[in-house]
Amino acid sequence: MTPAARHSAAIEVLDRILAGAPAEQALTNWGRASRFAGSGDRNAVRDLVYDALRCRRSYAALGGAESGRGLMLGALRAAGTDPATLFTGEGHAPSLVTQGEQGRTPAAAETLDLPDWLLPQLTESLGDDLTGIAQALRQRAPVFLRVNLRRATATQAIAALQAEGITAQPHGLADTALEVTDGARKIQTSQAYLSGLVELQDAASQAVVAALPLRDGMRVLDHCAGGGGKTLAMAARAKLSLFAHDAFPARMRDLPTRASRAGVKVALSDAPEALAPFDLILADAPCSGSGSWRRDPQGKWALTPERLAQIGAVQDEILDRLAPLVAPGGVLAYATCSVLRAENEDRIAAFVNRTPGWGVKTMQRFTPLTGGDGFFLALLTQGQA
Ligand SMILES: C[S@@+](CC[C@H](N)C(=O)[O-])C[C@H]1O[C@@H](n2cnc3c(N)ncnc32)[C@H](O)[C@@H]1O
Repeated sequence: MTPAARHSAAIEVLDRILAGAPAEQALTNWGRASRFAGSGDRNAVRDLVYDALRCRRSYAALGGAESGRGLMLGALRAAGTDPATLFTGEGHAPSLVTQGEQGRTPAAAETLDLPDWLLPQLTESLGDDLTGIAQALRQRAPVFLRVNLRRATATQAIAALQAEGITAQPHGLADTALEVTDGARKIQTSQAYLSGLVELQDAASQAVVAALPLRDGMRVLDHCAGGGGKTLAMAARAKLSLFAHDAFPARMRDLPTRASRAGVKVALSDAPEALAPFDLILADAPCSGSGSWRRDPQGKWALTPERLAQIGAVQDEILDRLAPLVAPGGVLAYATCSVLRAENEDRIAAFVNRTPGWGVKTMQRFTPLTGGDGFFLALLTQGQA
């Protein structure tokens, strides 16, 4: 496909997304209907689509419309490329740019590419870092790997990856974190990945797990395990009796396979109450995902005040359910990949206020300014208040 034809394809996919389709589904459907597109074309269309979703407001202003075509025009103008070079109307290229598509310079608030309603909350949560974090959320996320310390050291993993044409270097957020600087698309077919030497995992996610007080012999529950990214990271750091739960168990479908690839044991549980008490419970709670909107830019535009309030209520319920399951002297670790106080410090303050005997041991924030996604971690214990 020519660059112009790739832009036509991105316009088609973006129009479906703007009409309500999930981004991944729209891309998959386009791929199925476009057998002529090779893997390079698919990757290029995906990048165009995700870049446009991250910068939807500013590109819509620059492109003159919040449509697939407007976003692609805006993307080209933002990159300093005259759209007329690709919008030629020839072959599979988009049709010629019209007078009504000249666009305008985005207003200051639009250049942040955040929803207006959320700006006061984000300003309150992030202070002077707001602009830097907003700009980071407009960029593609770096690709990070976690070295499985059970299988290799960071140096060994870097050498194994290099032998397969993947260049990676240590990242300061965690002792297990590698940032991939070249060959990222080869990771999932590499032997290093398939043999469990490395896993794909954001660096701040790894830092969250590194901050948990895990010791050999502990009985540990990962209560919101999802695909099990943090479950496996915990298993690699200590010899644990490890249990994984999720309100939507289908999300843990791949966890047994991933665990066996990593050489660790995890028991899936429908009813964690029956297995209590635990020395440590991790609640990597459902959240707005505001710290990882560069990976899921659709989430940035889908969030509403009502949805944020509902998420807060679920976060409260999870903390209340888990506190009685922690053994005396144990730790309840609450994490989100959000940068909003409403999902982090405010939830913890409310929990401590309504739950006698519980207090905060530590609270930590990670923002995209240190390279990884935005994360929050609070370690809660009894007898700290
Ligand atoms: C942030 S994701 C977890 C990501 C995962 N820990 C990882 O590192 O890959 C939150 C998870 O919480 C689950 N969840 C939502 N509501 C829940 C609830 N009330 N109790 C337990 N899990 C819940 C979701 O299904 C989702 O998989």
